[in-house]
Amino acid sequence: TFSCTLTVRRNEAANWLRRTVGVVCAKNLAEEPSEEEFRVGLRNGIILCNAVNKIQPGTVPKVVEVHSVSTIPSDGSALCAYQYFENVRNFLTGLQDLGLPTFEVSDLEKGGQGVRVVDCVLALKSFAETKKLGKQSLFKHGGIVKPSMSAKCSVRKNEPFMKAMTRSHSAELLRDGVSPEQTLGLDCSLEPAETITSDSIRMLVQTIISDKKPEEVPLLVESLLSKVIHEFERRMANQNDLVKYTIDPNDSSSLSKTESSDTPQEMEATSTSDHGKMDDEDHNSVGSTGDVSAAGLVNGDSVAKEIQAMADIHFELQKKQIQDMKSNICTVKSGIEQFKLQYSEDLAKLGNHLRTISHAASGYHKVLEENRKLYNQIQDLRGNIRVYCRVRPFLPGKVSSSSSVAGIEDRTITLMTSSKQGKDARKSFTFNRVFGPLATQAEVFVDMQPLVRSVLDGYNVCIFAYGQTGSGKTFTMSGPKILTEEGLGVNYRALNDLFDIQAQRRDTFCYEISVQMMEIYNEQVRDLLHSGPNKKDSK
Ligand SMILES: Nc1ncnc2c1ncn2[C@@H]1O[C@H](COP(=O)(O)OP(=O)(O)OP(=O)(O)O)[C@@H](O)[C@H]1O
Repeated sequence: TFSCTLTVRRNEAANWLRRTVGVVCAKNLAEEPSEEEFRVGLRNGIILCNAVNKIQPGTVPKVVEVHSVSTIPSDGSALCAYQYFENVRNFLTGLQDLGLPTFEVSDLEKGGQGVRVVDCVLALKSFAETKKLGKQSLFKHGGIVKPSMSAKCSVRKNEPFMKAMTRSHSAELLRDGVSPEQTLGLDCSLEPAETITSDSIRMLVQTIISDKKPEEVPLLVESLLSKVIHEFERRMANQNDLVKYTIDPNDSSSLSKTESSDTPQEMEATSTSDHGKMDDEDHNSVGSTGDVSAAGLVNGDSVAKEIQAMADIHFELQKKQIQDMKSNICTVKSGIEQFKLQYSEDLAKLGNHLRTISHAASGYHKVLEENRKLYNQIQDLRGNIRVYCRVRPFLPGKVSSSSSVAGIEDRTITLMTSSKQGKDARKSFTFNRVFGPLATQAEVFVDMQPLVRSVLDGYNVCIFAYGQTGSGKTFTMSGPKILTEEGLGVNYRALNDLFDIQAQRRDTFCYEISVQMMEIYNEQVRDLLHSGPNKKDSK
């Protein structure tokens, strides 16, 4: 809505300029120009100067014209830019003389406030229309009147216009040689430019009342004032709407805030009371009444313009921040998208790896199972019950010639009985294996080792030693009294193997190992790991 309003106002300004200066002069200004076209079209000041001269001949004494179209570059800048600057400057000075709002020369440059130029042209248009209507029309121009009034010109809320007017420096001005007419500008008349404004307004008022009878003047002034106030209120309301929209079109809190401070009703109340008081007060100073009303109008517009300018800046800042945030969000979004893409790719790769590994693992388990079966099959084939024979060497001090062992082969041992003769004197026995006196602990264990692995494959295995006292059972199963690495018996070696295999298969299997040590002696079962005083079991 805001930009739409701006466009409508710009088009209105452009059309009026085109009508005023003629199609030939306004050839560089389109009927419905964009902001850029409007700026470029007016940049050399020719259209503006010619327009103001049409309204008020002689306002700009000398306009620098361009005769050759080809000398105008597309961006509106010319070779003699300083001359154009001169045009614009003269135009602005002329406007000041007429008491109309002006703009900065830089507003016609790129990035300038084009809206101020539009306001200025529309004010000139209103001025022209007022002038054209002359005495039949009341003061209508100045919708956006000179905005450069100083803060000291402001009329306090609820303070009657007349009072504000009489709060003047008239005494000082008279003392300084200023005429009483000049003092009618009052507070606002201290600066030269503002004096000019007051003069032009005064002129306008005087033009209106010049042919009126004295008794008609109060009525006319009243009517004039009521029109001015009405116009003032309307414009303030417009400005409020504009500001409200500019600050934040969606922010209801800011809307209500603005409404609460400057509602039309409040303004009406203020102006009505002012009006009433003015009626009660002096009517004889027609010129001053017009001036004060105009001053109030100028002042109100000035404040509204300042608010609008601040709102514009605020709005631009917010717009920039939002744009920055938008671009940041875009960056973060694309980053997240990229991350998601990367993540899904990695996940897919991981899935493939996992499938391969699980496939390999299932294959491994199959192979392992097969291997286990075959292995235990071999153990079965070798015999579920295996009997080994170990011959203890002679103990130190014993005579070796008294040995009853006649011969030892791999699986056979031959014994000789000295009390018997002939064939009965020698007897041979066959075992799974026969170990001679020189067999080491390690050699004895090698034959038993495969059975230990069968235990971990779920088979029950029992290894025990049998023989008469002193034959070497303890030596074979546990080792000598003074234990060394080489002397470790079957028990130690079997347990070591169990723990080694358990460690090898740690990633695949979890084993729980527990040990019991029992002794059966003289029909008595004893728990050898029991640490209590009574090691004997009644069983
Ligand atoms: N193969 C061997 N080599 C060397 N010394 C051995 C061997 N076998 C047994 N001995 C020794 O023979 C002795 C008797 O052995 P051991 O105590 O093992 O017999 P045992 O069968 O356990 O007797 P018991 O039934 O009375 O307990 C021990 O001093 C032991 O060191």
